[in-house]
Amino acid sequence: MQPILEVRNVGKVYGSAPSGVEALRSIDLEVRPQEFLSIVGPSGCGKSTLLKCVAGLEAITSGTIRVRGEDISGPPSQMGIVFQRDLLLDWRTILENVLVISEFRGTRTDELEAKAAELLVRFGLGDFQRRYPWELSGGMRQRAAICRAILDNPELLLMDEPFGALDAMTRDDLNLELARLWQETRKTVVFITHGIQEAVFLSDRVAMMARNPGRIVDIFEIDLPRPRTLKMRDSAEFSAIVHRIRERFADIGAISTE
Ligand SMILES: Nc1ncnc2c1ncn2[C@@H]1O[C@H](COP(=O)(O)OP(=O)(O)OP(=O)(O)O)[C@@H](O)[C@H]1O
Repeated sequence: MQPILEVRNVGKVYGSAPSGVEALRSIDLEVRPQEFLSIVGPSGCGKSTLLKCVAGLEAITSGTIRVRGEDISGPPSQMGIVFQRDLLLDWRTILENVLVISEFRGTRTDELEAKAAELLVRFGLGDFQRRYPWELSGGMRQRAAICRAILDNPELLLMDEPFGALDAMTRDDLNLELARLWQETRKTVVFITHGIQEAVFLSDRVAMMARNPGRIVDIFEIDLPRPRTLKMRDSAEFSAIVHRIRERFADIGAISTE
């Protein structure tokens, strides 16, 4: 099966010698259709840079990035993106925020508006469509940002630490909702996180990065059954995978296991 995303020998240097920062070196990664792939790594290892390069928001210095076999040049329309900050516009209602990208793209229709309203209901925001972002909690805002990203039914959903700023309970809720969404839609997702548990819970594979320079050092297959439940996190299988990834981070000196 052709990968939906192919990253080949990608390097990224910010600035130029002698003060340039080598953010990525020789990154090779394939993401299969309908796969949920997470990228974990310590702060500064280039996770966000890699995602921005894939999204066409940063130019790469070397290598190639292809989506469905085609080189990317600028933000492709078949991708949805969710960032850590929800980036909702304070002067638009939640429904209007969800529709904003389709408005920019000129694809807004009554049908799409009905779909946006449905999505908001599905994400527990049915009663908040006409409210403004500042009237919602952080978790609700991030749900709205996810609705905005998936409204146009993108083939590839890129998520850069979307739940990083949320409290632990809200984060659990959103992990579960995202796992359910994936189960229903089988969208291809590339998900960036600092959280090993979160990555294991959500993913089919977890790519592990190290820094200086930013590179992929390992990829773990997560063969836990689906659908995933929060209770699974207490199982011996789940703990064993988390432990393996932690040990590997300790091997490369990224964390201490003391
Ligand atoms: N616009 C930029 N200009 C110069 N250097 C940058 C820029 N953006 C990132 N960097 C550098 O590139 C490296 C990788 O940064 P990046 O933000 O991609 O890492 P990260 O793994 O996403 O970090 P975090 O988990 O803390 O968000 C770091 O050394 C960072 O300082």
